[in-house]
Amino acid sequence: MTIVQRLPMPTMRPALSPVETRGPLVDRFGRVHRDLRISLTDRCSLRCQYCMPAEGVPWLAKDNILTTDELERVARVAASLGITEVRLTGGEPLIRRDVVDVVRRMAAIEGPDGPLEVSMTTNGLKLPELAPALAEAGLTRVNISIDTLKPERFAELTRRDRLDDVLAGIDAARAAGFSPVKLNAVAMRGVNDDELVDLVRYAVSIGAEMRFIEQMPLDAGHIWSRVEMVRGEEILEHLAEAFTLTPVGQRGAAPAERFLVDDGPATVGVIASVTAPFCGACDRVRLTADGQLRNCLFARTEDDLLPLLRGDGDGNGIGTDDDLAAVFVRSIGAKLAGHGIDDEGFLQPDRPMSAIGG
Ligand SMILES: Nc1nc2c(ncn2[C@@H]2O[C@H](COP(=O)(O)OP(=O)(O)OP(=O)(O)O)[C@@H](O)[C@H]2O)c(=O)[nH]1
Ligand SMILES: C[S@@+](CC[C@H](N)C(=O)[O-])C[C@H]1O[C@@H](n2cnc3c(N)ncnc32)[C@H](O)[C@@H]1O
Ligand code: SF4
Ligand code: SF4
Repeated sequence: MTIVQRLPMPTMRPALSPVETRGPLVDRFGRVHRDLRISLTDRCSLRCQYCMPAEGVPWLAKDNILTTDELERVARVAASLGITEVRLTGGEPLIRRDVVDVVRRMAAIEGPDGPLEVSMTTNGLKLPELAPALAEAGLTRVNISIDTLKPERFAELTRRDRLDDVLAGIDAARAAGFSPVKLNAVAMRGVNDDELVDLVRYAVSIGAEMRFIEQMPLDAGHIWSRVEMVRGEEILEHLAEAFTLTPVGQRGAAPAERFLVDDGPATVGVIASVTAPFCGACDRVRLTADGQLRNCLFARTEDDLLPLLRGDGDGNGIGTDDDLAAVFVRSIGAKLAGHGIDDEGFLQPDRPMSAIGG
């Protein structure tokens, strides 16, 4: 069971503190945290096999989902602690009804280097409807998941017959001016590992960056297998049969190792979270849709912000911004060096990817 660290209930009323600098979020290993990944919902319009089971998903309690005011408050405190970028994810972030308002409010928050940069990872289904409004609200870039270009395969893999809608979403993202547009595919043996080259060709043809992701043990259905997973090395071997790949340096804290495709300018990325973890440069902290702060994708403990945000429901016991900041500092202070997938006794987090925020 996930150990939730509940805080003693503070007794102060909220102090509407102005944005102030509280200093950077540095962990015991010297990693400075600049990226807050916020899950807007655990719900989704697809049921990708590597992420969610077909049925019986234990949804988060609706009453516990953070309101937009609460999200804004937490992001403002995070910005005062050195966070410069907010990534909206889920579940599927675009099924949150007020997603455009969330983007607008996040993009208006002043961070240490100016307004927060707001990006999103999405399955793209609602982009034809929402892309222009999201761009106008301040969203700068999107990563869209597309694991296959074959409609039947897509329907089997995601359990929904919606490939055309994803393709329309990608077109809408480009038309709205998001830049760059990155495409994510989880490489799966016997499912889409014969399509990697085609996916790159499609991405190159539309000026997007294709990225292949190693499957991680975070699925609610527990189908992950170390033996079956397609390793980053294998992905590169497949691609090298069709393209000349030249490493692009300067990876920084990014999960993707990038390569020029032939002579460029197109690039392809490989996110080898399992076989070549990038934890040494990690700059990420996560907020779940129900207000739990997680210092790692694979964390087995969380810090509950809800008591500080809501008090007892009658306005008593709500924490100050300093109280919220103290939880961030404590969470990052307790962060482990890495995810430990290779350690004996590794335990998958109790929350599935869709409820953590991928
Ligand atoms: N292990 C690990 N995987 C991550 C982390 N952040 C994102 N990923 C995975 O990387 C894949 C792509 O995620 P995205 O949401 O597109 O994020 P990103 O690749 O960091 O995005 P960019 O900032 O555009 O490079 C997904 O499978 C994520 O679960 C992380 O901190 N640790
Ligand atoms: C959890 S999803 C949430 C955002 C959105 N619904 C989407 O699919 O892009 C974020 C990313 O995590 C990836 N993902 C989900 N489950 C994964 C797993 N078990 N291993 C690796 N990546 C995974 C998805 O492919 C997607 O690119
Ligand atoms: S990967 Fe994204 S689109 Fe697929 S089920 Fe998970 S949350 Fe939904
Ligand atoms: S697994 Fe944890 S420590 Fe490693 S990069 Fe991801 S969030 Fe950071």
